[in-house]
Amino acid sequence: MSVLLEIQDLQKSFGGVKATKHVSLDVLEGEVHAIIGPNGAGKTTLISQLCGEQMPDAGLIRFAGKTITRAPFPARARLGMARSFQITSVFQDMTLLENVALSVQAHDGHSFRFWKRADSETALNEKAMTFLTEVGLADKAHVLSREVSHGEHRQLEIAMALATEPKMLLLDEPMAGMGSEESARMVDILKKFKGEKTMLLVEHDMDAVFALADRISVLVYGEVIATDKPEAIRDNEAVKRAYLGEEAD
Ligand SMILES: Nc1ncnc2c1ncn2[C@@H]1O[C@H](COP(=O)(O)OP(=O)(O)OP(=O)(O)O)[C@@H](O)[C@H]1O
Repeated sequence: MSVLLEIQDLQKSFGGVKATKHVSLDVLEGEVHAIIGPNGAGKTTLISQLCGEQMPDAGLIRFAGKTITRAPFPARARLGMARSFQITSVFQDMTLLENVALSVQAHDGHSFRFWKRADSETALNEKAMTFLTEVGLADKAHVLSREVSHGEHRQLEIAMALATEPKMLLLDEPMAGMGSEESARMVDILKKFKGEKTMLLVEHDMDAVFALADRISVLVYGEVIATDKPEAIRDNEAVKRAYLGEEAD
């Protein structure tokens, strides 16, 4: 498998706090790569640098063959990076279908330009519907976004990210705030894209991480202490000590 995202010796400090210390890791095309680590380990800071919200002090980020270390998010999106969850991007007074249709249009609006207006709307809605169906929300297509549950809202955000047909989905705590039933549903949805879509998953819910990940990187105090397959991470002594220690005891 080829490398889709390459992070080399990334560094970011806030005053005296080294939130990202010499982080290097690769995300391979087609894999689900999870990043785990205790509170304050530097997961959010790392994701922010991958999205271009924060600029690294040093190091290199390459995505889809291009150096994007200091590129703004739109440039990264054009190369095929999609981030969930930017909750602000959901219009609450629009239906789920309308929201996904907007993402489809933002991504490939030009391909609808040659159609007559009514036909192009039908084609747009049909395409949007396929993404809603993939995340199990077809029956809620005409419900307003503000009327669906928290879990369904997150499913909608996955559909909106998929509608941009990304090379990589950056999933920033997809299970946050979910009950066990909602989490299980989200795991099932994401499982469907395993092997098809490259995913970088930052998540606290270990059941979800171990159910989904092909490889896991463990971040502790701004450093990757291990990258390996889930079973090897579970057995890794340094990981047990540094992170899973309490659970392993
Ligand atoms: N803007 C900031 N200014 C100062 N310190 C910061 C800032 N952002 C993060 N930090 C510090 O950097 C370190 C890493 O924080 P970060 O939020 O990236 O960790 P995290 O792994 O995402 O934590 P959590 O799991 O709690 O979300 C922490 O010590 C945090 O206090």
